Amino acid sequence: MTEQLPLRLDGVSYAYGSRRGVDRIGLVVEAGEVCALIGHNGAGKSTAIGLACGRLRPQAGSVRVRGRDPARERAARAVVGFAPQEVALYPKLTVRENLVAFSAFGAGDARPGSAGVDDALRRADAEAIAGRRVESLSGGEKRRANVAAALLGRPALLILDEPSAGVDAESRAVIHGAVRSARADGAAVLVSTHDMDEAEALADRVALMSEGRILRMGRPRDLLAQAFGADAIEVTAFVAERSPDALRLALRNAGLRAQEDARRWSAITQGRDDAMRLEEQLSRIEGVVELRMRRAGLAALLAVAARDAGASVP
Ligand SMILES: Nc1ncnc2c1ncn2[C@@H]1O[C@H](COP(=O)(O)OP(=O)(O)OP(=O)(O)O)[C@@H](O)[C@H]1O
Repeated sequence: MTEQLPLRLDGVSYAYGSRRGVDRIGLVVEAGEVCALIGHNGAGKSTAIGLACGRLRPQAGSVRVRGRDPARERAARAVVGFAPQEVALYPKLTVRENLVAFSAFGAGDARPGSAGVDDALRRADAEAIAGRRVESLSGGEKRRANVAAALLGRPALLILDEPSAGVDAESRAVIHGAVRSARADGAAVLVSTHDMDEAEALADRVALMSEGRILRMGRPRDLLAQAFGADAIEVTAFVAERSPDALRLALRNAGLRAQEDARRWSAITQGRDDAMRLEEQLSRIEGVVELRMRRAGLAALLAVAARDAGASVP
């Protein structure tokens, strides 16, 4: 059965000269599931995606799409629908003309003709923009057209690199709908995102990446429960731009750690009572401009996992 797996990566490494892209990663995506690669900028998500769809050739390890090497075998690439991070469409052609051209090139399972094109347009809710030139579209519309191209021929393996980066809520919902319907049809979906809310909303499994490695992999709910317990709440304090040392010390003493640009500090608490107590304590610290409480999610997990692995957390 292994041979029929839509996607399997074993011990795959890829470096750009001396710079690590991915380092000995292993990953399986099964039919009817969405797997999300998550991680900060530079974690290796796009490199993993490039390897999975055969754009990059592994320098070690193996990549198999239904048992075949997508970097060498056209038959493997033919079952892959791929939407790269940058919009890859002809700007002077309409959306429909782009899709017709791609299906003539044999995109997806090579189902040329208008039925396949109409189906892809419908799934990406792009019918209304089908007659417009790509160069005239908004960013969100271009993304939808990009995703429509990947959906051509209903590929068995759909690979989307940051599909909804920078798009409005409506286009994002459409793209998520297209991913879910591909999954319902039995496609395997690999999607990369640095948006943890997107990953939680969409993914059956996530692979959490940092510095070219997969640090954790599993169902979001399981990973979160393992790391933090079932009722964990993240308390976040936002502080003024130039925070005095006394403020930093007070936050550290309260058990918070700096996140991102050091204006955001957060701690994981075990349940609502602990969270409320911490919030009360923080509200008395001068210089804290805003406080937030939310269920501890993948963003918190990524920070913890990267820190445990000794990676530099931004
Ligand atoms: N063409 C390239 N040449 C040199 N280094 C590269 C190239 N592409 C990626 N890298 C490096 O490889 C590492 C992984 O990059 P990659 O683009 O795979 O990460 P990512 O998780 O997709 O990041 P982002 O979210 O910013 O797209 C980074 O250190 C990056 O600088």
